[in-house]
Amino acid sequence: MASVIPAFNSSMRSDRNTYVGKRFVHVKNPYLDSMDEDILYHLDLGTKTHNLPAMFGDVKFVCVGRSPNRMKAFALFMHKELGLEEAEEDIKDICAGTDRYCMYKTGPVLTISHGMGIPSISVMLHELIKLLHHAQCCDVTIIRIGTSGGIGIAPGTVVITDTAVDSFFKPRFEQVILDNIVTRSTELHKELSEELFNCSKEIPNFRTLIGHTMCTYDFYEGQGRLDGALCSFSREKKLAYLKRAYKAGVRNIEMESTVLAAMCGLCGLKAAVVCVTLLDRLDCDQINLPHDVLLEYQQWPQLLISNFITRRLGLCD
Ligand SMILES: O=P(O)(O)O[C@H]1O[C@H](CO)[C@@H](O)[C@H]1O
Ligand SMILES: O=c1cc[nH]c(=O)[nH]1
Repeated sequence: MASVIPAFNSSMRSDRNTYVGKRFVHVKNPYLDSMDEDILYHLDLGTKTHNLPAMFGDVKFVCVGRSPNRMKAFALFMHKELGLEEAEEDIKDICAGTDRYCMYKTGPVLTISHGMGIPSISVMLHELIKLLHHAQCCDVTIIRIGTSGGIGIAPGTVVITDTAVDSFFKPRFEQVILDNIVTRSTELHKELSEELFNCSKEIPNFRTLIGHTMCTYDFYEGQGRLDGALCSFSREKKLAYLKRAYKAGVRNIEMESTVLAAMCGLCGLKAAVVCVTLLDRLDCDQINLPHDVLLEYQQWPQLLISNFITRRLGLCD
């Protein structure tokens, strides 16, 4: 039977926030140092084939999201907002040699797609964190921009996550390692979420709030939907569950935040999750927004993050 390693032990806690001066991205793997070469297979990069410090050493912001198209659009948008001189056509997918993920770099902003769900984002995060470590990056902020299902809030609202929680509304991510379940904390960076919230106030008509985000392993049964291929619970049970989630502070549901919070917290990256809601799950399960509204909603998190980054870089009035 799998043993459960207790959550939040003191060494874990001290790993998360102690640093003096520059905060380097660190890996927690004693084997890495002894490797002659590290091949970041899913990113099509490596320590022998690429000069990672030269390519990525100046990265300060990493923006991640599910879709390659959305992330390319975001990178081009950032390029414009940062007023970079390089021609748009020269912004190329750094991971073009693999079709797993896409990656663009515009000044100090690295933009990467992560696919859908915990397994997909976690593979990307392992290699991204190693990449930032090999490149000797410091003081890096990572932000996931995405979509979600809201609970008890109007569609189109942007939720800035304070804590990512699992399906039991607990701030934890359970990783199966060998035949153990290792539980990791999923607190996100409080000051960062507040800074993002303050930034949002500068954007006209921006509906936003700070709340817990529930991260599930599935879009249908895992999020209590009645419209999947399988459904073994009643409408009443579904609503009771979502109302309990609301009472526990959950304002939206998506599928990547817990592992992002857990891994980044352990490796010295300040992390945030900013997702727009596409529907209110107390009202419905199907996403029936017209395409143009869907596109408009998806732009809200991007707008907030570009505002945040340009402010941080002192490019705003
Ligand atoms: O819009 P994205 O970023 O993909 O986020 C949400 O949407 C997907 C499900 O449709 C999941 O990846 C979930 O996390
Ligand atoms: O309901 C939703 C909408 C977007 N993404 C999710 O994971 N759930």
